[in-house]
Amino acid sequence: MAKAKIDLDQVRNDITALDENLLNLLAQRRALSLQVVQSKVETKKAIRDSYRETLLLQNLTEKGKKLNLKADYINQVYRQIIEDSVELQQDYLLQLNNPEIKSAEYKIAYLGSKGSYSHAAVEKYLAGVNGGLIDLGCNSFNAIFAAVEDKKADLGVIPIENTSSGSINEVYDLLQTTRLKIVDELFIPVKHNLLVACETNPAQIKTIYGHHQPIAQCSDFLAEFDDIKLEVMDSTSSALEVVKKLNDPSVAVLGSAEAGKHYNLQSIQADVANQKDNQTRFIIVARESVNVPFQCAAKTSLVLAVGQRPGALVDALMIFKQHDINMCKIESRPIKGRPWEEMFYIDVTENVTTEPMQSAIKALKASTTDFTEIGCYLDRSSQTQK
Ligand SMILES: O=C(O)C(=O)C[C@]1(C(=O)O)C=C[C@@H](O)C=C1
Repeated sequence: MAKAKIDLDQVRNDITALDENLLNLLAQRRALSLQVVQSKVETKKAIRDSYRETLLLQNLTEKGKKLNLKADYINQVYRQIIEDSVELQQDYLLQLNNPEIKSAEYKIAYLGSKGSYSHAAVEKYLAGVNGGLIDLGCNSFNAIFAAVEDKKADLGVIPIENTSSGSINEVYDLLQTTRLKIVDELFIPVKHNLLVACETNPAQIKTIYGHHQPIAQCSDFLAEFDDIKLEVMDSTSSALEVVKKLNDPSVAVLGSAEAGKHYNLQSIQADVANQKDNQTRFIIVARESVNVPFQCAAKTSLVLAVGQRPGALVDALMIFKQHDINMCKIESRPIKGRPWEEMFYIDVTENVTTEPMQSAIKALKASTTDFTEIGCYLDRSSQTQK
């Protein structure tokens, strides 16, 4: 074979060196973001500055074009970099406003164990607060709320809604009666794979294990099997554990590629969820609420009931319109012991401490039969990732 003119090993060494330079530059940019937030503490400026972002992106895409870099590519890369900068600044301010949130060890209650999607959410939360984990894996949502209420855990990490399977009713029902507060939210991209313990192929699979959420999120893929038995487990990690132990070529489990690595399971089919952009929103609950800095984008969650008077719900919702408050989510659930009455869960993109929000809360309390504010926390919806 003729010797290639270009030495591949040499080019790869050059790429490795260049990528390391890029890493150093990214770290330097983060250090500058920390200077920005320190200045914003003094000047009381908002973290997000859309005008500055537009100018930055315009300048970069124009300069990029001259270097033959596609505008789409530059936009995507820099959007990600700016979101990271916003997240870093928000977390800095949140810790400054809430000295009890520190780089400590947290006892965290969550569903399942290592390998579950909830565990991935726990790791993401801890990365933001620079904290360590005292692991309190639970086998039900009820047990997570109880662990935090009974002071066995500092925090609970709970999935609440998913882009394919929708709201998790059980969690909304627990929010109806809890004394806990929502103190944060986070978004986890969920990529389900069909995992197996030994040499096999999809045609041989007769039983698939999984938590009922992944089973719902992969219903289209599962419907393609002619005669399949679905085994519903308490959590993805317990499903993974059983399938590993069975070591049977006719058995598979729905889980992430990372979970597969953790349990030494092989993926025989990747990305099997109905929606390719499958994401789960998690809430973090604690006994005490947090103070969300006014410079950050915030969400407030409310639980209310309006009784059965005609137009009662419309009246309550009009209060948000009158106060120019944006509602980003509404969900209703039956009230236990009050047949045909509904409890409404409402998220608004407003800090609970603002004047319009306080005035709206006063009006809502006067026009509802039940009203609870269940938490004000950083709005992280712009930080969703694919
Ligand atoms: O320049 C600022 O004000 C910043 O906060 C920095 C930065 C960035 O990372 O470039 C981040 C968020 C703002 O929306 C605009 C720009």
